[in-house]
Amino acid sequence: MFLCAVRPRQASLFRSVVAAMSTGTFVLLQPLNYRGGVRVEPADSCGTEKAFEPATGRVIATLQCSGEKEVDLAVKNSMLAFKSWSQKSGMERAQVLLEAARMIKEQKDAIATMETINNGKSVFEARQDVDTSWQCLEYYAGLAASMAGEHIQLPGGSFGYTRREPLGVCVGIGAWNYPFQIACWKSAPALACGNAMIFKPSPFTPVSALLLAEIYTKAGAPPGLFNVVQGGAATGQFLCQHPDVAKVSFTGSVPTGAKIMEMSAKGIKPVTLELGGKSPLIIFEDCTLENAVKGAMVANFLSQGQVCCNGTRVFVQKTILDKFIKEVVEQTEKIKIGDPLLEDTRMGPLINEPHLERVLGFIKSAKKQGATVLYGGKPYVPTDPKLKHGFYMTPCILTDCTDDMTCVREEIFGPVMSILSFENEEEVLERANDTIYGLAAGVFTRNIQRAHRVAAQLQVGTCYINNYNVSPVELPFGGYKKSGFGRENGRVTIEYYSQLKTVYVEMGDVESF
Ligand SMILES: NC(=O)c1ccc[n+]([C@@H]2O[C@H](COP(=O)([O-])OP(=O)(O)OC[C@H]3O[C@@H](n4cnc5c(N)ncnc54)[C@H](O)[C@@H]3O)[C@@H](O)[C@H]2O)c1
Ligand SMILES: O=CCc1c[nH]cn1
Repeated sequence: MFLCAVRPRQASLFRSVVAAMSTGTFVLLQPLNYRGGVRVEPADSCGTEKAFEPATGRVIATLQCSGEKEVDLAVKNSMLAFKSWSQKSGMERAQVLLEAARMIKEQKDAIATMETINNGKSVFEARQDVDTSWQCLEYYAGLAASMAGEHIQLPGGSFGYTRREPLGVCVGIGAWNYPFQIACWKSAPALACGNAMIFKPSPFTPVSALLLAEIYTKAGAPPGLFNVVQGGAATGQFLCQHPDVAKVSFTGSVPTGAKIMEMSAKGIKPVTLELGGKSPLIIFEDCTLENAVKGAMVANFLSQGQVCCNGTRVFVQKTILDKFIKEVVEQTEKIKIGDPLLEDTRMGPLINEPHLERVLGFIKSAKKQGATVLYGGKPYVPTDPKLKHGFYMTPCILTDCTDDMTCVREEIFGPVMSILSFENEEEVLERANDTIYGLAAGVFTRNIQRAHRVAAQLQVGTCYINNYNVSPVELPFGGYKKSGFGRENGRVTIEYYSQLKTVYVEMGDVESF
């Protein structure tokens, strides 16, 4: 068993060691909090959590959940960093972000390996996540220098101008499905705007945010600009309730999002909520079937189906239903499940055992409610003996689904595709929009007018035409309805991490009473 006890100064060793690691060998012995530019043990704790390697079911770290005192120290430390960072020019901030992006690119394999060990997604996918991570830093570096206000001429030569200013210490709270990428998608725009950030990863995936913290420090960020506190709900609450926290950006479930909003409301803090979904994917008879099938698979089986915007309600026009089903089953059978660190694996384990049980429970209830399990949906034990305690299942295709079934209404967050059929555009739009969620949707058709007409009527934050689950950092991402509000990525996110000051300049005399 390899014990990876790497000190901050040994980053290059870490890189070569982690990149060369195989499943079943990693144990983390270092402190998992990051404050003032170094890894630290928390000053106090409100319990412990275990982090697993989902591929083997092994515990790789036991983390101390940060208590109120540690959260306060992290906030004070970040406030100090904010003082100097917020005074820097956009170009100066950009230089740090660009250097951090360069280092992420350079360490891509090591970061992806770590992500795979802790999250279970295939290393093939994890590398793509790392790409959209450094791209995000580069994108906001590019915007940092061009952030500017307006000059407004007023009567009598007086004038006004606006300044786009940072908010202060922002908190980022992440989900476990894209641990490194979420940390980047939150911190890059926050830092570009001149804020400091304290990031709390999910206790299931505590590891990779530390790599980002070390990279920011090495890239020249002042100590405390990006701190990491570990913990679960209680630690998250201390962060949201801290009076010196200016904003909370949250990625996670709808019920937790509601609690975050409530806590933030008490402190009049702005929030960004990136929440769950039950997104529709509409496949018309005039689509290119091969692309639609590939799209449906990407929309359901990426990251073992643990993707917020997955298109899990697959509406297929009746005339092509049989052809579509035959093809999608054939392609799904070919997905290679197993050790996520192997190059040809495309589906790894789910995040943990309770979650696997929960997903299998949804399939059981779907059967009870009348759905047919056409393929998969069973626990899976890979042949490699070291993987026998991992959290694997076969991807599942459900047919004979109806709109009122639990598998069609609720977010499963696992590899379960529910196929529904429809007759016409008007009908499918009404059914697609009949949900509390509004994160994403997809439409496959070769009719350009229909594609845009449908996109305009879907009540969602992102609509994919003739593809699915593509997330270029230039495009804003976020939800409608209960899937949240605020956006990540794109130019607009600058507005969610800054505030506008108006300055009035009098060029004449003051008129009094
Ligand atoms: N819209 C998006 O961009 C997006 C991206 C990824 C995941 N998600 C959603 O996230 C969910 C899965 O992630 P999860 O299981 O980690 O979600 P979760 O809501 O259980 O936890 C998310 C984070 O919130 C923290 N937390 C839990 N209770 C808290 C509280 N009371 N106060 C403060 N923090 C608290 C957790 O420790 C974790 O860090 C799914 O619903 C998925 O759709 C959304
Ligand atoms: O899981 C939902 C999509 C996503 C990826 N990274 C952040 N959000």
